[in-house]
Amino acid sequence: MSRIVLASKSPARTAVLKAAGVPFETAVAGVDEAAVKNGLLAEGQGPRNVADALAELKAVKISRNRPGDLVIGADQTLDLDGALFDKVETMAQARERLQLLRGKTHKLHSAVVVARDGQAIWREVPGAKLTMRNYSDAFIDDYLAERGEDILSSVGCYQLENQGVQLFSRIEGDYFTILGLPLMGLFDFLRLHGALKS
Ligand SMILES: Nc1nc2c(ncn2[C@H]2C[C@H](O)[C@@H](COP(=O)(O)OP(=O)(O)OP(=O)(O)O)O2)c(=O)[nH]1
Repeated sequence: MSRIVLASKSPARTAVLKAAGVPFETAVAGVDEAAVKNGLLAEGQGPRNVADALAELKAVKISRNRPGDLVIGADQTLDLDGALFDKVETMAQARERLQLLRGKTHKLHSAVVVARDGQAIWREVPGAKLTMRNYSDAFIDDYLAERGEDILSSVGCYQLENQGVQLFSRIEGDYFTILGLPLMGLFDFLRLHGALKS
């Protein structure tokens, strides 16, 4: 059975794959994502294609050193009216991000790519549309105080799997797409290649 490698430092992706009972190892690709992202944006690429390219980059890079293994790379971009928003670095910025997204609909593009021996052999880039309530500043402050710095690991400064779900008035899309690792198509592919039991 081919070995599965997750090319990610994301706590959410690791947790999702582990909870799904998938046997895997993790490896961090150490790609300069900011440089690649800025280059792609300068070429006029949109948030979806940026996520796709970064996911492939991470998967292909790790796969070169893991002969025969199926390496999963993933990347998620937040798209508000076509503009790409990156993760924030401070809690103050997280507060501003949640204020910016308030009352609006944004998209998450979650790319997942599988590579083997330096080649991308499968990919999927599903999206999700998330509409946020007109929640109060007090709600934001309570949520951020409750979640702490963990929230900075999420591109939208929210975590759907906890009280973050209270931020939304409507969610269109797959739960795992929102968490950053779409599973259904990925698992079909892994089963096809004998890496998961059928
Ligand atoms: N726990 C949680 N995390 C979320 C949620 N929505 C998005 N995320 C996380 C998943 C990813 O870790 C992060 C998206 O950022 P990236 O795609 O750049 O991944 P990241 O840099 O974290 O890790 P990687 O590039 O895979 O090494 O946002 C959510 O609802 N809950």
